[in-house]
Amino acid sequence: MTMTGWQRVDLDADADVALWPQWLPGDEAESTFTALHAAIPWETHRLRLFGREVDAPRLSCWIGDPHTSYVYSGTRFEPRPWPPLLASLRERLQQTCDARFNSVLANLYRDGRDSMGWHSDDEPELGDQPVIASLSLGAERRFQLRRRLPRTAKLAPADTVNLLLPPGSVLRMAGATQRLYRHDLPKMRATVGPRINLTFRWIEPR
Ligand SMILES: O=C(O)CCC(=O)C(=O)O
Ligand SMILES: [Fe+2]
Repeated sequence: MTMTGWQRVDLDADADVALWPQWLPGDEAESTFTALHAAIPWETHRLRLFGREVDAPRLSCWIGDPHTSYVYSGTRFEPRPWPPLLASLRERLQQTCDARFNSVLANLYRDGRDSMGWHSDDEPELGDQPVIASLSLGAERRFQLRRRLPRTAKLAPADTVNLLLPPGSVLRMAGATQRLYRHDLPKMRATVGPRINLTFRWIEPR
């Protein structure tokens, strides 16, 4: 048996979430952060919120193979080409996660005021039971998963799970995770440095 570092996150039976806390050793996580911070052409994406257009509270970049355009918050993003370092991380993550990836959403959270709101990665082009590999670099941030319940239902404290995502960690979400749960990356009041997160995905090519 091959040794792995996966730790299963205790959720509803049909959800499938596992964390590999030190997938990259500390020095490699650091050098990868520095290299990708410089190599990725970071942009401010615009979001549609209650009929208004606002700047997303983070910098982003959609990267992928040709024909992996991605519709997000009413805007279609055409993929940027893979920086070589990111292409080699994709190869390694495909092995680690036993899945194929043709695209990645890169996010840069500049400080604790940057965040990502509650959502599921359930766009139709991701398919029914997507495997998503989320690599974190830079500052450690808190990530939350919460069950999707009907609006009228009351959330119990046990319906929310908090995970700390350290630099070099990989979070793998699969199975019915996106159908059953939402996730977010909340703002932090404490002073916190920049963080890069990379969510590798498979998009059905158009
Ligand atoms: O920054 C994170 O850890 C989460 C990012 C995320 O949920 C996404 O890109 O869809
Ligand atoms: Fe997400």
